[in-house]
Amino acid sequence: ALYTDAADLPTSTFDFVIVGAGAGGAVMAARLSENPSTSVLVIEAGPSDAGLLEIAVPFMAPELTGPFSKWTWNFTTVPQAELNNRTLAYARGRILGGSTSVNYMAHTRGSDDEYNLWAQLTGDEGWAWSNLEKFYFKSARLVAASNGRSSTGLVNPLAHGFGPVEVSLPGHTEPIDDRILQTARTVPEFPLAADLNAGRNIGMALMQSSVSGGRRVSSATAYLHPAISRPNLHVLIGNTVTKLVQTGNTTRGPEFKQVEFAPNSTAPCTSVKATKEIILSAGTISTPQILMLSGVGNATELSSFGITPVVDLPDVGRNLQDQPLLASYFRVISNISNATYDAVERSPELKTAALAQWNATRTGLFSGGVVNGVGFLRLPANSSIFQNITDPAAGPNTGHIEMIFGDGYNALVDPQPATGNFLTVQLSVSTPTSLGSVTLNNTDPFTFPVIDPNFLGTPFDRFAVVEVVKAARRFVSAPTWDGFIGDRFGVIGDADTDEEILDACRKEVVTIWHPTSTARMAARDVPWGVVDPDLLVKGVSGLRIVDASVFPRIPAVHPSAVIYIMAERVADLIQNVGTRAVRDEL
Ligand SMILES: Cc1cc2nc3c(=O)[nH]c(=O)nc-3n(C[C@H](O)[C@H](O)[C@H](O)COP(=O)(O)OP(=O)(O)OC[C@H]3O[C@@H](n4cnc5c(N)ncnc54)[C@H](O)[C@@H]3O)c2cc1C
Repeated sequence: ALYTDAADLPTSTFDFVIVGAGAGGAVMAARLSENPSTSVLVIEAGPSDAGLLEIAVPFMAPELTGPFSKWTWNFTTVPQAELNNRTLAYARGRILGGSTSVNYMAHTRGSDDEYNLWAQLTGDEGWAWSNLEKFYFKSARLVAASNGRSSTGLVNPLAHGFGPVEVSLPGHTEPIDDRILQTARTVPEFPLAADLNAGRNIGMALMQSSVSGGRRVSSATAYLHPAISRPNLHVLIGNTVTKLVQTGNTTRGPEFKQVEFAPNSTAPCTSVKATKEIILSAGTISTPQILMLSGVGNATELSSFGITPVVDLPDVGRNLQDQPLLASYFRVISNISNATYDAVERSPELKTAALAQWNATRTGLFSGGVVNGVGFLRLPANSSIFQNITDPAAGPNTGHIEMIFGDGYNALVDPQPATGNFLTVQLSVSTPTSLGSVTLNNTDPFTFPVIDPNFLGTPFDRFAVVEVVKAARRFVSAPTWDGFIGDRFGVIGDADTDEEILDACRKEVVTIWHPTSTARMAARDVPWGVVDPDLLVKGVSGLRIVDASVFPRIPAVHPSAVIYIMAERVADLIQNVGTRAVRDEL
């Protein structure tokens, strides 16, 4: 059942208490409560997503993360040294479904390489793709696009499973779709991918998105709502977890089985207990904040805030990784009416009409996201950067850079011009090597932490961001685009030399919204890392983390599908009492 007031909860003791109902938390809640004799409480700071039109309509995604959004934690970064000291908006979802309720719905599970590297880094073969594929199949399935578009030759049906996250090709056909595919069929540098979700994450494709029947599919719609009527699943919304409390000592270390939370900063805290585990799924920014407020983190730093350290884990809040994103624009000279959606973006009347069509039939422009095409590419092996730097990609089937195509002006930094039609190619470095951090501002759980993604902090990231700008220019200079694309536009468009392009990138880079790794997983027997390969917090009993913070390194894709796979595996481990720590305690 869904609760808004802790006083209405039937008990204060549950088998599992899950903090956060985002990508990781919703999977854990749904899977663990499949056993009717297991009681599960989820505590979510935000409201319910049920019935919210702007959450459900895919095309409205960019409107969900503005500075005054009701559905997000409106975090900001510290001034970014390599971005001319700009401070960036850094929102995360604060609603059932977490960031999957406000994200752009790209569904990319990444190359097999990513997971095989996890297995290598953690010494646990359970993370190798050969052992994970069944959990990918358990998490997601392919459904028809809402416009009935043929998927022949664009996806490999055998690479998809039968899980609750429904994934489809773009439900609205854009004039650029065929041009993207035709370029890929004719220019060897940009090959057409058989299916980016089939293990090799290189090449051009139409975007596979978590959209079904023209509606957003989130971890809330796929996992949480279908389970919420179970008598053993309790979901408390509108309550912020402030602290985890030590409840004892075990051979593994201090035991944390109590959670404190409050509806706001002035209300008194309530406590609940977990008999089996607390599962922290508050996301890459909030998970380390909660750990540190609970005495788990760098002991010296915690002491400087007057927090008594319980476990010294210096990696808490370290190793923050994220992918830089920027928009490169090209003028569209086509005289096809509706060649782009710029007119709709400018016109309240056209938007109302598109929304009315969506309401009536779940079709049209609003039934798809703002981008239709995507490509992941490798930097050439003989790139000068590799003379000094080891290739950061997880393996040969992993792209270094990404291009995402929007059939109109996607305003990331500079607003949409008053007139004109545009193609936006959003560009990203998929394998960034910059490391940032999340640290405490103070000991108030309602104060946002200090967030430093350190964008473009390394020579590799600065090299790759320039290369992806040039790759996009080569892509749209293929003959396929003749008569459609005019000149380059905007801050990136004005730059010619590599130096000018890098300078322009410093002005234009924002986040792609993929922070990871602030509580990274590592092998059991090494002194670094925050969780072990079963995602149990090192040196602590009763506490597991299941969210993007545990990734040993950022996957070179959009991460929500990766979190679903990871959470499915860990839920299976728990259900089958397969984890070493639980076995040890039995
Ligand atoms: C604007 C945007 C666009 C994105 N686009 C894509 C995309 O196209 N494709 C893709 O794969 N990924 C995308 N992502 C990233 C993806 O959505 C996230 O990586 C993923 O949702 C992270 O899952 P998580 O479980 O780590 O955390 P989240 O999904 O963020 O969930 C964390 C939950 O914990 C709750 N919480 C936090 N602190 C507390 C507390 N103290 N007490 C109680 N509850 C708390 C939050 O409110 C939230 O509901 C995007 C993200 C954003 C923000």
